[in-house]
This record gives sequence, C-alpha cells and structure tokens, in this order.
Amino acid sequence: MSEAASAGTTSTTGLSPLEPMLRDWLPLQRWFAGKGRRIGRLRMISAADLLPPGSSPGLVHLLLDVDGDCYQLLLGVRPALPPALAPALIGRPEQGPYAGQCVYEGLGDPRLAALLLERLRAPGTLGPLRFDRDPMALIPAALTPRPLSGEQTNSSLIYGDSYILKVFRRVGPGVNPDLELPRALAAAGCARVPAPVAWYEAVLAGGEPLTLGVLQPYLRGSDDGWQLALGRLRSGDDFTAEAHALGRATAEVHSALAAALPTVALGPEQTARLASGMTARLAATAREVPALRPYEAGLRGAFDALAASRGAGVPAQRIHGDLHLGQTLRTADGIWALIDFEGEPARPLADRRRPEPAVRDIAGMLRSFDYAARSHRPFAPAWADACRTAFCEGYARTTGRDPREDRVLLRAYETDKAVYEARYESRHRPDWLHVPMAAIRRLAAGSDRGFGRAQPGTASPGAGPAPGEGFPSLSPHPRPQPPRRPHT
Ligand SMILES: Nc1ncnc2c1ncn2[C@@H]1O[C@H](COP(=O)(O)OP(=O)(O)O)[C@@H](O)[C@H]1O
Ligand SMILES: O=P(O)(O)O[C@H]1O[C@H](CO)[C@@H](O[C@H]2O[C@H](CO)[C@@H](O)[C@H](O)[C@H]2O)[C@H](O)[C@H]1O
Repeated sequence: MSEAASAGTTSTTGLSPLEPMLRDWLPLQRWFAGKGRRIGRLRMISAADLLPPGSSPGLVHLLLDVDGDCYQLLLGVRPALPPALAPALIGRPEQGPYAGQCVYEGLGDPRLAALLLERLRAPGTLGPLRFDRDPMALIPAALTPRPLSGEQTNSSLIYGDSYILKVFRRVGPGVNPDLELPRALAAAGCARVPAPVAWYEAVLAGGEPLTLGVLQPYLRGSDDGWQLALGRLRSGDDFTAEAHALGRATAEVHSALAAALPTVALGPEQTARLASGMTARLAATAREVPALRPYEAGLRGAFDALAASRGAGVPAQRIHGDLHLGQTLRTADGIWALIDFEGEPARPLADRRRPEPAVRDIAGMLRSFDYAARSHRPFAPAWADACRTAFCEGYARTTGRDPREDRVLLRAYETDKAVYEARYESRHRPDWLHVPMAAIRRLAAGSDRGFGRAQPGTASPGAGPAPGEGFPSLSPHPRPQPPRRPHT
C-alpha cells in the first residue's frame, strides 16, 4: 500500500486555530457565495488528512458549514512556502497541530494536485471521502497538473491536457447534476458531453453522499462558445451557423436526457407554482438589487401570464439548468459540446434536480446572445437577433418543435433568467449589471424580443436600426446608450 493510501483517518484537527484566518480568507474567494457580509457561524463538518499527519507537504480536506452553506476546502500545510505558492497562503496558525506552519490553498500546489489524481485513479475510501471511477476508463498516472485560470464558480485542475477535475466548492447532500447528467448521457450514448471518468464524494452519517469532484476528459484545443462569439463580433462576422449548430446540439442533449431520465407533464397547478417561484425570486432579487425595483411590477407580468396560461401537460424533464455560451465548447473537430450541468449554483440542489421545461435552457442561450451583443461596441442587436433565430431553428430542426411556439413560457423563462443575472452580476461582477438591466428594461416594458433573419451575412454588428430592442414601435423606452465594455 502506498504512503498516500495508508493515510486518511478522520483528522482530529479542531477548527479553532484556523478559524480567524478562514474568516478573512473565505469571503475573498470567487466561489464563496456569501460575499459582502460577515461570516456568522463557522463550523467544521468533517476533516480528513489525505496524507499521514506530519507529511510535508500535508493535505487536509475540510467540509465547513459557513452560515448554513457547506464548503469544500483542500488545504496544504508546509513549514515554508516556495515563492510560486506565496499567493496561496491563508495564514500561519499560532496553535494546534499546524502551529507555525503555512496553511494554504492546496489546489495550486502541483504535488498536492498530483496526489488528488492518484486518489481518483485508485477507488476506495479515506475517512469520510469515497473515491470512485468508471472501471472501463484508463487514467494514466503522473499527468502534470495545472490549475485552470479564469473566473469560475468552482475550482478546476487540468492534468496533462488530457483530463479536467472540477472540485465543487459549495456542496450539498445528493448527487450533483454535473455528475449525474453527464453519466446518464454517456450511458445513453450521447457524445455531446464529456463523460465522467472518476469522481469523489463525502459520505456523512445519516445523509445522502455529497458530490465533491468530477474528473472528465479535457477537450484540448476546443474553443469556448462565448469567446468565439465575441471574436466574431469584433471582426464583424456572422455567428448564425454556429448558433444553428448549437441549437441542434442542445436539442440532442435534451432528447437524450428525456429518454434517459424521468419526465413529467406539469399540470395547471404546477405551472402556477412555477410562476409563483419566479415571482418570489423577482421579489427577493428586487430587495437585494435596488436597480431592479422600478421594473418589478412590469416584469411580474410575464409570470402572471404564465400562471394565467393554465398550461396543462407542459412537458418537463432534466435539463442543463444554466445554459449559456460559456458552457459550450467547439472541439478541434468542429463538434459542439455542452459542459457544466451543475445548474444555477445559487439554487438549492433539490431544485436543480427537479424536471423543468426544456425552454429554460433555450431562454438561457437566447439571453447569452444578447449578452455577447451588448458587450460589443456599438451594441449589435441585429447580430443577437439573427443568432437567436438560428438557434431556435437549429433546435426545431432536431426536435420538430420550434421553442418560439411556447411564447408565454419562453418569455417567462427569459425574464426569470434576466432577473437571476441581475442578482448574479450585482454579487459577482457589478460592472456587468448594466447587461441584464438593459434586458430587464425591455422585458418590463412588455416588448417581445425580435428574432432576426438567420441567413449568414445578414446581421453584421452594429448594422441598421434596432430590431433587437424588440418590436421597436411597441417599446416606450429610448434606445439605451452603448454599455461600458465589460472585461472579458
Ligand atoms: N471537458 C472540458 N474540456 C475543456 N475545457 C473544459 C472542460 N470542462 C470545462 N472546461 C473549461 O473550464 C471552464 C470552467 O468549467 P465549468 O464547468 O464551467 O466550471 P464552473 O462550474 O466552475 O464555472 C469552462 O469555461 C471551460 O473553459
Ligand atoms: O459559473 P457558471 O458558468 O456556472 O455560471 C455563472 O457565471 C456566468 C458568467 O461567467 C453567468 O453567465 C452570464 O454571463 C455570461 C457571460 O460571461 C453570459 O454568456 C450568460 O448568458 C450570462 O448568464 C451565469 O449566469 C452564472 O450562473
């Protein structure tokens, strides 16, 4: 048995010596949801040494209850940090088993990242942690790790440009859809999603396991749909062929999910409940984001219309749940893949695992074309409208049903998404708040979003009048000023 495999008894480390430094460090992390407020309750749920105590470096796995949310931390411990790891320092506790040592964010340490891969290659348990893998997958040893840079909800490591490990930060009981759905899709033979090859969970007394991390093939040389779209906008190029292909890819994934996992038909009461959930989220967001308040009544109209539609038999199924251009990758072979099936990170896990109308994902993508167009100077409404049309046409081509036919549902979901985005941006990227706010003004005024022509070449950025502001004659609002360009 290797040294690493013999470790793993639940650590006796108390939280108290680390607590003051964690209180300072946690709110600064991109993945920490409780930003902007002081941490109240901080409690240790579990702790496990992934290396025998006294190893240098040491690796400590923690699950912390922070004001009711559970967070996963992987902490490194060394007597001193090499310069490359200096930015990872969390602090030097004065007492406890790590007294005088450097406690740091462990994922940035290649030695510790390599150890995590070894754990995933060899299934088994380690204190509260359970490591599992697809028995058919051959995961090579000693792949060089590097942390993924860039903005993320979680933290990811890339191994040898062959695999990517996502370490979930805010976790909860129950299988994470980002493991559940790609596994179901892989089993169903759907090649649009990288199939998980290994994963790890926490098994705590008296509850369902918590998914902590998923390893999947890294699509080397792929282009992120968001960056591709921005590149096209910058060079004045059309994106409708890609939008159409994305519509087809989304439809294929939806069809495979509907075939592989339970579906339900929402009756009038459930549709009304859906609408009241959206209304409640709007009210909560308006309390948090003052800029939204003047539009609250107008936005509510979309949800009232959904409730009044008394929709009976609305098909609901497992969906992506947070689909946008940044969740799409065009592989080196030109195939579109979808990633990150976690759903909206802020929603409770049980909600994210509930079947919902597939239109929710479509609304997410339609919003994303708007985001891309608004991040371009000047705002490129015709470009966005053409992409929206192409996406719906691609979707319809595969499923036989054009999502625009579900007008009330689509409008409600687009409104709900824009509200979610307002909260997301105000919490994480206040400089971007103007992007969803532009959509919110339009949606609150009751204007439907136009769908432009999808033929390539008809929609150059910034061209012509503004069909993108909906059916312009219906909009009582002047055209918004070009936004400040968000950093990408
Ligand atoms: N299988 C993959 N192949 C290549 N790149 C990937 C893969 N999975 C994720 N990525 C890259 O990592 C980024 C973050 O992944 P994502 O699943 O969205 O994480 P998070 O939930 O933390 O936001 C993506 O935007 C993409 O650039
Ligand atoms: O971190 P995730 O990718 O899971 O998703 C969150 O962050 C996204 C931003 O990184 C956010 O997406 C919003 O901004 C995108 C441009 O950066 C845009 O394409 C999306 O349409 C827009 O919703 C997403 O909402 C959030 O959950």
